[in-house]
Amino acid sequence: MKHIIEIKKVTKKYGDFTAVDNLSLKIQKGSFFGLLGPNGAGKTTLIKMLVGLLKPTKGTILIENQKMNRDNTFIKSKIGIVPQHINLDKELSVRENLIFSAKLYKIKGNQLHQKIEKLLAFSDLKSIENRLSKKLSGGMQRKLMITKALVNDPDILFLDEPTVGIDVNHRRKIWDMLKGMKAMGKTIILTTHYIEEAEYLCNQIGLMDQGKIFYCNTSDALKNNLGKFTVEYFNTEKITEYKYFQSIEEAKEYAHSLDTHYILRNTNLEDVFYNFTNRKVQ
Ligand SMILES: Nc1ncnc2c1ncn2[C@@H]1O[C@H](COP(=O)(O)OP(=O)(O)OP(=O)(O)O)[C@@H](O)[C@H]1O
Repeated sequence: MKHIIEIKKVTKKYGDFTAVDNLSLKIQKGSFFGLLGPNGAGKTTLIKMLVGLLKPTKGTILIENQKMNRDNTFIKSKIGIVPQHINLDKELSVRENLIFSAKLYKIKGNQLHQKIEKLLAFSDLKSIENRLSKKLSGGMQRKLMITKALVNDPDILFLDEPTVGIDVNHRRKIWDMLKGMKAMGKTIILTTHYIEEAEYLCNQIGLMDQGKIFYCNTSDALKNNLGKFTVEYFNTEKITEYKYFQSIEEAKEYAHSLDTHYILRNTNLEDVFYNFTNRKVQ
């Protein structure tokens, strides 16, 4: 199967407001797909429809060639979800949270024991397995949420801003976990506001605004499309201007023509995002 997810002309309305607008997208098996967009772009709404928590107003979502809907327990058994908000049972320990989730998938006996040990080792949570989850740091809680989403050994993992508010050390540990999952052949769909997170992890990036995905490509292709080189300078109105160029020669020529201080550098994904969100979307 080439495409593990197919979104076909999906619209979601809240009353008269269109949060996701006739959106079509195909995601290949084994991809690490990053969904980027400003606040209110429709990312969470899209993820909620993909995992069957919200019903599209129009259109179809196929996961592993089956139509996704709230009652499709077969597909639900194939996916893992890490929501934006903490979904741990605060009064249970790390181990108990995992056991509770595994039991929901009817994993029992020796299989349950082996599964929990494997997950605790993978996520490096073994040393704190008996700590109540309410006593974990924010970073540890996020790690436990990701681990919890893996109890059913899902083919696809959906993560909605998994590292929000997490310090650099914990964020990098979470990135390692996610890279480990990608290496196992899992398909991962992630929303984030951290551009460097998407750049570091994702092999496909979708830029979303006003309920539509306007660009979808690799990070390199998106940067090349804008222009590989950026000249950044402070204009006479004291506003930073960014100009993008395909060749270093063009960029140098432009920079040398300026009578102000400038920086000439490689274009990064943040430039792509900034340019995307600051232009007027038609
Ligand atoms: N239950 C709801 N009822 C009405 N409007 C909603 C509802 N949920 C979301 N919206 C609106 O739909 C739009 C898209 O919201 P959504 O949460 O999907 O965006 P987002 O891209 O995930 O934003 P953020 O980056 O801030 O999390 C927003 O304008 C939001 O206010």
